[in-house]
Amino acid sequence: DEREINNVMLIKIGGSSVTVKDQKETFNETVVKWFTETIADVVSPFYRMGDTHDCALHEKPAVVLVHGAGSFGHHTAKEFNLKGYPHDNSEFNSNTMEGLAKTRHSVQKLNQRIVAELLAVGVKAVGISPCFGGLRNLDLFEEQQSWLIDVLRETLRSGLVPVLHGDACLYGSSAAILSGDTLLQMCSPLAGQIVFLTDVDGVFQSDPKTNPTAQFIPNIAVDSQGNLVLSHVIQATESSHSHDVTGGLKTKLAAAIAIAASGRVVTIAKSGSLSAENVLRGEGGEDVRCTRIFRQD
Ligand SMILES: Nc1ncnc2c1ncn2[C@@H]1O[C@H](COP(=O)(O)OP(=O)(O)OP(=O)(O)O)[C@@H](O)[C@H]1O
Ligand SMILES: C=C(C)CCOP(=O)(O)O
Repeated sequence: DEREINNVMLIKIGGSSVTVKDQKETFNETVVKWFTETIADVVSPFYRMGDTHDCALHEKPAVVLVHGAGSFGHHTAKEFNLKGYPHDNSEFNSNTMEGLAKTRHSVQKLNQRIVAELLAVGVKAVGISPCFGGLRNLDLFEEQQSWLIDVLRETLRSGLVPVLHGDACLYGSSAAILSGDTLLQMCSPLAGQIVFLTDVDGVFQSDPKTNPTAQFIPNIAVDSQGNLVLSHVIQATESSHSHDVTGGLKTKLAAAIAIAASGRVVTIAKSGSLSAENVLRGEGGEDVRCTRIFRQD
């Protein structure tokens, strides 16, 4: 296909960054602005309003964006006892689908806002909810991965930036929460570069919020099976945020390692930082503070 898009950067911004996590449905205005302006700066002009060039003429990448839920979604998911995929197929009761509908409504408010801000800075963004927008049921995860990727490819070929989010999904005859981190893993075959933006600099030996002297880990090498090449001691707690139903750094690290094992380099950096801007611009260098997870055969 002559419209094939080759240079794709897949970026997830955490709900801990774009929202105030312990205040229900509260945006972090500063980070939302930083994120959308940075994306406008790094993305290929093919995705900006008014550009008529072919994407292939630009050196800058196409981007696929994913955001977490933060205080939009997790509070409601917890209220209705929806659990994170794939650990637990939540117990079905008469309120489960009400929980799915209300959690979806909450996270879509955040999605709407991020899309609105991207449009305001000239990026042709479209919101896509993964469940029912490619994925039918998490039980069919493997087969449906290619459908979702097809939807994203078609969006990119058309000059549109897809903005997906962690979501409340059907799971068998019940419902579960698909983390944005797991969703990123699902979309990763599309991309050459994968970036997680979160509220800490990267991976530490233990949670830097509870242990301020925790040592930073800039490089994590994995083999093709996803085993760590060096035996780093990493204590990744489930989540430092009490409302989070999908597991904090643990889920993110598992997704990052699985992606790296497939041969792609994954970077974790802090939202709002100069280091994150350099990572998104593809500018490396010694002074960039981030964690890179990569395969070493
Ligand atoms: N070993 C560790 N290294 C770094 N952070 C850790 C570690 N263990 C736990 N954490 C916690 O993980 C958090 C990041 O995970 P979290 O899931 O909250 O972020 P997010 O992906 O940005 O947000 P969301 O899940 O809402 O989308 C950090 O705020 C940090 O407190
Ligand atoms: C709670 C919902 C709707 C999605 C969770 O996604 P995450 O914040 O990336 O873990």
